[in-house]
Amino acid sequence: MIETEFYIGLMSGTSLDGIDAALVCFSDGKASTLATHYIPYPEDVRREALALQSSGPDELHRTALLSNRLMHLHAEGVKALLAAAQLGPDRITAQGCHGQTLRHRPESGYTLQIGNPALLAELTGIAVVADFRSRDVAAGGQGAPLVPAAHAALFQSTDYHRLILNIGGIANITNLPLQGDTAGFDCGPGNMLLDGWASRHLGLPYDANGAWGQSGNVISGLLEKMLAHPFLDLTPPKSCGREQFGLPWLDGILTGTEEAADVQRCLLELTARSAADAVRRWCAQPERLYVCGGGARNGALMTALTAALPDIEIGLTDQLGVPADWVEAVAFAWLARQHVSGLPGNLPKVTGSQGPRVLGAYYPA
Ligand SMILES: Nc1ncnc2c1ncn2[C@@H]1O[C@H](COP(=O)(O)OP(=O)(O)OP(=O)(O)O)[C@@H](O)[C@H]1O
Ligand SMILES: CC(=O)N[C@H]1[C@@H]2OC[C@@H](O2)[C@@H](O)[C@@H]1O[C@H](C)C(=O)O
Repeated sequence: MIETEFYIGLMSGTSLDGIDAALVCFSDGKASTLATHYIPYPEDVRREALALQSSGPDELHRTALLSNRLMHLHAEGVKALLAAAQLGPDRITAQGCHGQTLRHRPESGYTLQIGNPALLAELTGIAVVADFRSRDVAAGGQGAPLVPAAHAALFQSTDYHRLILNIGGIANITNLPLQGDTAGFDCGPGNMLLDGWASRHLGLPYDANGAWGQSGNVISGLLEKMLAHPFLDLTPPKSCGREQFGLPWLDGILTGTEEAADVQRCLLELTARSAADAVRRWCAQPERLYVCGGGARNGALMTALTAALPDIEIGLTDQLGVPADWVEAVAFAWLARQHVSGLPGNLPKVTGSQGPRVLGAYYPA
């Protein structure tokens, strides 16, 4: 008999744009996405999540309040999925909730994704698996990236060597060679710096299609300084966040005389070239690269990436059956299923942990 199970994945990433929610059916080991829904963060939530990325007054109380607010937004997403798929909450085995990263400091022994899974279980009537990263960090790993294991389960090919490049706030690569182990690592900035600079100068959450950045000119000295960021030279396993690629780092390398559009152009090049350099250094010779994450919608960034990797065929994960915007949410449904099945969710070679671990904590319905 073919066993069919339904899981939900909820991802709120480092871009601080909102929550991606996906309802996934696992049947005979194969995943198919039944419904998707996006809940954008209201402006005050986004501002508070950004403010709490660094120390400030009364931050414990504010973090707890924000956690609860986030769970109400997540529950809206879950309700929309159930309505779209016409399923009751009792049909869903569990939901995997990533939570909002406020700090990522594996070198200090912790990574912090906030949320209140107990409240989410109450609001939705569905079991929650949350706090996926801490166990990997406790086992000596980076706690990130976690999606390479899901990419391997969803996208591994027996015909040709594939890479998956997720361009979220931070960019990460999964290497799926024909022979040998799946590899993966954070390769540098994704949209985080592009968004931060666009928000400061245009007052917009992002530079749509990269049009503003493309109107600027590359300042070669500045681009060189950007590409000299020490994180880019580290050998994997490695992971990064706003700590490495936030606006304070950018402000530290600017002279203050640059045109804002030229800086944005350099950030576009930095994002594309740092990913391309990582592919060349650490991924042998892949035949095809599939992009996912919000960066896939940035035409100027995709053009810069194509120019930086002329000998690799570049496409979107849509071609592999999962639309670029939903891969991470689907991955967290997969990770929840791994937990419920008592199976590891991490790849020790990717995160650097001492061994495979069952990830996350379970809150019953
Ligand atoms: N039309 C567009 N033009 C340019 N950029 C876009 C467009 N649409 C989305 N983006 C970018 O995608 C981002 C959202 O991407 P995504 O949802 O993958 O981020 P995330 O979930 O925070 O990722 P991660 O967890 O991997 O850091 C936006 O903040 C923006 O930078
Ligand atoms: C600490 C944290 O939230 N890291 C995110 C971030 O966004 C992309 C990259 O940096 C990756 O390491 C990770 O997210 C994805 C979902 C992951 O764990 O694979």
